[in-house]
Amino acid sequence: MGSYRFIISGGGTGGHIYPAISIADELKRRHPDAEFLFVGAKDRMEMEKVPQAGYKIEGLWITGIQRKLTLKNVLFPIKLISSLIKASNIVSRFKPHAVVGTGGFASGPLLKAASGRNIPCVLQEQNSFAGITNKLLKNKVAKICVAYDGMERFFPADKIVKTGNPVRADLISIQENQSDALGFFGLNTQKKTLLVLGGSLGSKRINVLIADNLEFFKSLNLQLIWQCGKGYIKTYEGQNSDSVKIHAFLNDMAKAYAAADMIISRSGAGAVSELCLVGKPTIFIPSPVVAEDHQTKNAQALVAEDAAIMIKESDLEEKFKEEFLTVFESEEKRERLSKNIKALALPNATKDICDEIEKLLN
Ligand SMILES: CC(=O)N[C@H]1[C@@H](OP(=O)(O)OP(=O)(O)OC[C@H]2O[C@@H](n3ccc(=O)[nH]c3=O)[C@H](O)[C@@H]2O)O[C@H](CO)[C@@H](O)[C@@H]1O
Repeated sequence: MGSYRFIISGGGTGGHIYPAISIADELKRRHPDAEFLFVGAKDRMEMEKVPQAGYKIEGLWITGIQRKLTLKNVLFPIKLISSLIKASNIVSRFKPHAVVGTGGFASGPLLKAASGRNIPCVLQEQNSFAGITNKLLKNKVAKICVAYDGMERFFPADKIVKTGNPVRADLISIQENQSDALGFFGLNTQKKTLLVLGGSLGSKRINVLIADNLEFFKSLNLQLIWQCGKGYIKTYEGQNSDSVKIHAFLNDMAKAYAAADMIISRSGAGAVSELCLVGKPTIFIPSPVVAEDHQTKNAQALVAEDAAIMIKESDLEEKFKEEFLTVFESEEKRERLSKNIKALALPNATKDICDEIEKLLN
């Protein structure tokens, strides 16, 4: 049999990119001769992260539509037409056997072009609230792999398969030991370590919270790995010290998770899926500005199982220290949270998604 060709399209934020890379890695493991092409949006994170993972990527000139009348909006129809033409050329040239869309604007034109040529397409929706691009594509694709129950609200029921979200292979069973990981970050192996994650782009509010509480953490003899986001590194890099390690972006998440004793994180779908596998005591601070408040729903699903703590941004001022201490000071609580969050992990997601893709090849 000749080798397969796959196009994987998605991006904008890490939340759409990493699932795409995990799926490609598993397809490659199954079909070592297969060819892969990624299609993302020009100027977005995928243009850097996908080549780092060893795959080719082409960028479309596309952005989302804004609610206000802005220059970006005036350009939107032009960008859309240009992207549709480029997507169509890419599909004609590469002739994929199957196409996978993981959400984000670039996957819109690409999957539209592919489905128009009767190439089988699969969508992967990470969140409990479907993204706009995936909703627009729902009738054009063969299968939609989801991570939450109740997705019939958005998609045709007969196309839905509940698989969970892909997690990169090195995060499914982390091999790193804690002392080595602490050494990697230049931290003290005798101290407890707090890992702070602001989501792939970083979080302004979490950064302010951490900066305001550096003395508090110091008083607890805690050291920090603090991922602040590319846009915030200039503001915070001056705070780097022996016990506070600030990073714009963590390229080696396995080491970061291995180093941590406790974690504070946004509750993007990818972060949540990974943290279930990691199984450490976690405090979620959901972003309140995402569609339908879906990060709060992602976190609530875990809180309901006594598997994590959630503090809303609006409560941080009043409750942060107290809530933090209830976890930090109780070994029994930390153990319970770890055990319960681990029980929610779906480690076979990537395999199950690839099984669905393979069914369409035959
Ligand atoms: C602000 C925003 O729109 N957030 C959305 C975005 O989140 P965001 O892009 O933050 O994505 P997720 O939380 O889903 O995943 C983040 C991914 O980036 C990785 N990572 C993160 C930080 C770092 O330093 N290094 C690193 O590798 C994580 O390991 C994870 O794989 O997509 C998610 C999935 O559609 C949504 O649920 C979020 O609401």
